[in-house]
Amino acid sequence: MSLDLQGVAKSYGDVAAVHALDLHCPTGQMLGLLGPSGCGKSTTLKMIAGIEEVSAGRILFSGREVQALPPGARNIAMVFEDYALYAHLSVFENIAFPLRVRGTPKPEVAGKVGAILKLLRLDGIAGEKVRKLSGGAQQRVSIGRALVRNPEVIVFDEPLSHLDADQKVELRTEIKRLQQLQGLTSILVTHDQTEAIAMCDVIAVMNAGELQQLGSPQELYDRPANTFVAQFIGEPPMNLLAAELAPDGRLTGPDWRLPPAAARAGLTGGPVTAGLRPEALRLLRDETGGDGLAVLAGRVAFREHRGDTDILLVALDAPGPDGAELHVSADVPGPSPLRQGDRVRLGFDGSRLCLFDPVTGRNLQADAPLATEAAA
Ligand SMILES: Nc1ncnc2c1ncn2[C@@H]1O[C@H](COP(=O)(O)OP(=O)(O)OP(=O)(O)O)[C@@H](O)[C@H]1O
Repeated sequence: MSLDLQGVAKSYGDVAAVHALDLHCPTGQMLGLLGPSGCGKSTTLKMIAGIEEVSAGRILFSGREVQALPPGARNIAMVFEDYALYAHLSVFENIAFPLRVRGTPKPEVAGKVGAILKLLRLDGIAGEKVRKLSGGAQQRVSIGRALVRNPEVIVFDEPLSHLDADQKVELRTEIKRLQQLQGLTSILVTHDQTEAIAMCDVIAVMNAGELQQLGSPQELYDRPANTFVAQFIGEPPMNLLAAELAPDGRLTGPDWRLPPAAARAGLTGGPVTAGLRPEALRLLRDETGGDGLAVLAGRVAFREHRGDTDILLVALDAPGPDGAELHVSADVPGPSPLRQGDRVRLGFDGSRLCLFDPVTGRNLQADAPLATEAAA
């Protein structure tokens, strides 16, 4: 079943929690609602589930309007961050619960719950009381309880929030496996960009009740619609540098320059914000800097080991427009011998550069090909 939101809005008195929101999730895909606390994710989710009424707009399940229907008539199942299980009941009884409430005949309950237990690999612990289980196992039970109703849409509301790091990774793989295996149209609500990128086919990034961008994880990473998305997706976030764009595509920063490029020609010249992913910066070992590379010089302020790479936080020699010290993050092959205070030179070319309007933050090259397409 496909899901569409058309101009969906919600106000609580004077508070506009969600502004005219347009979303599309194709059948069998997982849509992520991603954004910081208070951006309107939960409100959007509640309107889709029918727990909150919309103030305006339409919600469509496979083209059928549902915004006026009560939750029970929408056939949506929800998985909550706190599992919401009956602790004194067994795994079997928790999963069977929605069927029992509907008065489903016993043999049918046994068959359906049995299949779900097998699917979730819970058949070995069907008789255990859920309070004795780990957080990850409890969340699998609540997923089972959601699936047993054969819902048209399944909603995961911060499902991994209360889990340890290793259980998080395990369950996120498990949810993705089930979602693909069952072809479930799903919505994942999360504030964690790593989670959304790992699990979702399409992500809606929200801020202050407004949709910032709807796209695949790759699109959001390579071609962020604005500086908010650029800095929300990716860790460390994209570096943003003030620069001046000439009409021929030449780009100039405080102490760096890039030659004209076709990709930048045609844009209106003037002040811009240049966005650079940390892995697009290369450590230069000698005095090179020709061959079309721009060079940022500075000192290592902090180094973080990440196994096969090091993240360097570099304080640049050239100050920012207001005279304040500027920092960039660089993701370089590790382990590097560099220490705090060491001088470094970082080079970059224009191939992975994003350009943003310095006032509105909007991407000036929204139609540019993805980095992966350009490389192909
Ligand atoms: N029942 C309510 N009454 C008044 N304001 C509300 C209500 N529910 C949410 N809001 C407001 O609407 C905005 C969006 O809240 P919402 O809970 O949807 O954000 P969120 O992205 O889910 O945040 P979180 O991750 O913290 O739950 C916030 O400003 C919030 O204070």
